[in-house]
Amino acid sequence: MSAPVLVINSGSSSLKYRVVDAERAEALAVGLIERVGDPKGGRLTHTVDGERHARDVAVPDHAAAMEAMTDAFAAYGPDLSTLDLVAVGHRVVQGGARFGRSVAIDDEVVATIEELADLAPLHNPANAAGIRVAREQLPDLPHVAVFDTAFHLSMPAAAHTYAIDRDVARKHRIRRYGFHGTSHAYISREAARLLGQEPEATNVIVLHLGNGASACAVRGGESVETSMGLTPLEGLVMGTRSGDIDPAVVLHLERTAGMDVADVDDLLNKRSGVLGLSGHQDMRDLVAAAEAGDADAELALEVYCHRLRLYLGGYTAVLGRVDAVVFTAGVGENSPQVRERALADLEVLGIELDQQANEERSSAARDIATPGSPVRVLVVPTDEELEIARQAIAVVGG
Ligand SMILES: Nc1ncnc2c1ncn2[C@@H]1O[C@H](COP(=O)(O)OP(=O)(O)O)[C@@H](O)[C@H]1O
Ligand SMILES: CC(=O)OP(=O)(O)O
Ligand SMILES: [Mg+2]
Repeated sequence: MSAPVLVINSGSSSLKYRVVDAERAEALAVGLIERVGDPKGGRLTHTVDGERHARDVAVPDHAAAMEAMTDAFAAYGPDLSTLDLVAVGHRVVQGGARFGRSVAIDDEVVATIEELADLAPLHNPANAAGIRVAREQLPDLPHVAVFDTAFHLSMPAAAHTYAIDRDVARKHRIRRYGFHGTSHAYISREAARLLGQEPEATNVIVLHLGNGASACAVRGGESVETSMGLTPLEGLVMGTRSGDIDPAVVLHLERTAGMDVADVDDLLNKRSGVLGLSGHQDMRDLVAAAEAGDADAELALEVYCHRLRLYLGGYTAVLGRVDAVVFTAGVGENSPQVRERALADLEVLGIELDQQANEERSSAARDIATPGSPVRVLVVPTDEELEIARQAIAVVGG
């Protein structure tokens, strides 16, 4: 049986889309529209049947981007009208404490997603805009919202509570929400499968290392701790985001450096992380520069991996028993150098990396620990779109 779902990930400056056959775990078409909102115009790429089509497109807003997507399907296929789509699945980054699971979208859900925008100003407005336009353009299909935050609502209060005045926190809904939950949920299940264990009996630490990066401690299939917080800025060092810093840095910059809120926001979200430290955002460039002797790149890589080790130690303490450390997303899946530096000399935690297995290039899910390592080390490719498609089907009862 085939059950195609159109999956939409509407970001602040991009629209990613994919038609996924959830039954066959297969992508029928993959598209990306970049530079949405740029007056100079954007760029569309659309891949179908192994062939990649690219063209410049005028995309002043998300409505135009959705139209460009519809045009691309008409021009390059597959024909959406003959696909018998069963649903449209939308990635929504911030679901707050309200959405603990994926939901069918109605006007009230859209309004709530918009209300939550102050808790994810970089993400939710774009997610909501994408949903509004998609519902107008595809009114006959059920639309489903799949939230990055939902998987983490299982975190105990000790993990999701910040130690600030409780009334202020309550009034302003300040707590750890956590993100990348779709990936952490999918990966922790896949990891259990690879280990030959039931998810309910499996404890893993998932390291989702993409451009945005987060760690998650999963006990028996539930998130019990994660590194992103109120927003996707906290935690690990990322491509352009600082991750953890002393919150007083913000006050210091505003008091003494003449920076206002927008300046600090821009600094910490867009000009920090490995980019801010070295000038390189992409891990491939950073590793190449470090290996060529660039001292700034070397330090950036060390800071990045040091932070990973801190989280591995902390999450081992949280979980007590760890069955596996799982690397995923662009960096986690593809960078043996990061995996090696992050796991060096961690025998004390029961983690022993097999150097040769670590260096082998493969796109398959695999175990790269030594045969005797008490904690397994896994590399598992993430597939947020497939998981969104599955969730959408579960919600519409397909
Ligand atoms: N072969 C590779 N080696 C090292 N890093 C890689 C490789 N391929 C991709 N990456 C890293 O993965 C990152 C993107 O990861 P991805 O999961 O696609 O991120 P996002 O979804 O957040 O945009 C890139 O910034 C790049 O640093
Ligand atoms: C929530 C988040 O950080 O998402 P991304 O990794 O797609 O930037
Ligand atoms: Mg991502």
